[in-house]
Amino acid sequence: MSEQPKTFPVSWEQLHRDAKALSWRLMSQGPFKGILAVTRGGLVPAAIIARELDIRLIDTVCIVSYSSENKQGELKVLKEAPKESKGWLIVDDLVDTGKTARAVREMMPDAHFATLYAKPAGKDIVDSFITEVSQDTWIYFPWDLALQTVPPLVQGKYD
Ligand SMILES: O=P(O)(O)OC[C@H]1O[C@H](OP(=O)(O)OP(=O)(O)O)[C@H](O)[C@@H]1O
Ligand code: HPA
Ligand SMILES: [Mg+2]
Repeated sequence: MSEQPKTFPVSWEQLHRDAKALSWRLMSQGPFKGILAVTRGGLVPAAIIARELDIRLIDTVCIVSYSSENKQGELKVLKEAPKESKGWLIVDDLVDTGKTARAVREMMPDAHFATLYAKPAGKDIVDSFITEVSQDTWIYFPWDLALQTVPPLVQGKYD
């Protein structure tokens, strides 16, 4: 995960649009008893989907997988998922290698697993997603981004 030549920056508008598109898709899979958000990335998509599907029962499974340098380490489960999984919807922002999703699936075998984005190595582990990106693409979420200036494509012609 250290070398990611391609990037896929996602704006707040795009994320909202994709979470709504996922909600449309999930309507035919429900109704769901509740949403299990995989922290922290699943929290924002879970809030949008909960609003669209009118779901008020929301729980979390708290997992740390990647360091601040975008390197994957041992999975640390800080809080387990609830025991019941039938009729529940699991929401995460993305599935990459599938390590996180596999661990959550083991805790919630009968739940429907949905993510906004998926990479090839993990996409078969989830039931629903909206956009696939290549394995060598790093997705940047809006909560990790800030507006900043960028140089023009051509610079220095009139200097
Ligand atoms: O398919 P994988 O290779 O396991 O990667 C996907 C997971 O990695 C990220 O979470 P991360 O552990 O970075 O924590 P965060 O959600 O708190 O940012 C992302 O939100 C997914 O949960
Ligand atoms: O592409 C990614 N973007 C952000 N977080 C991630 N965690 C695993 N893969 C990714
Ligand atoms: Mg996460």
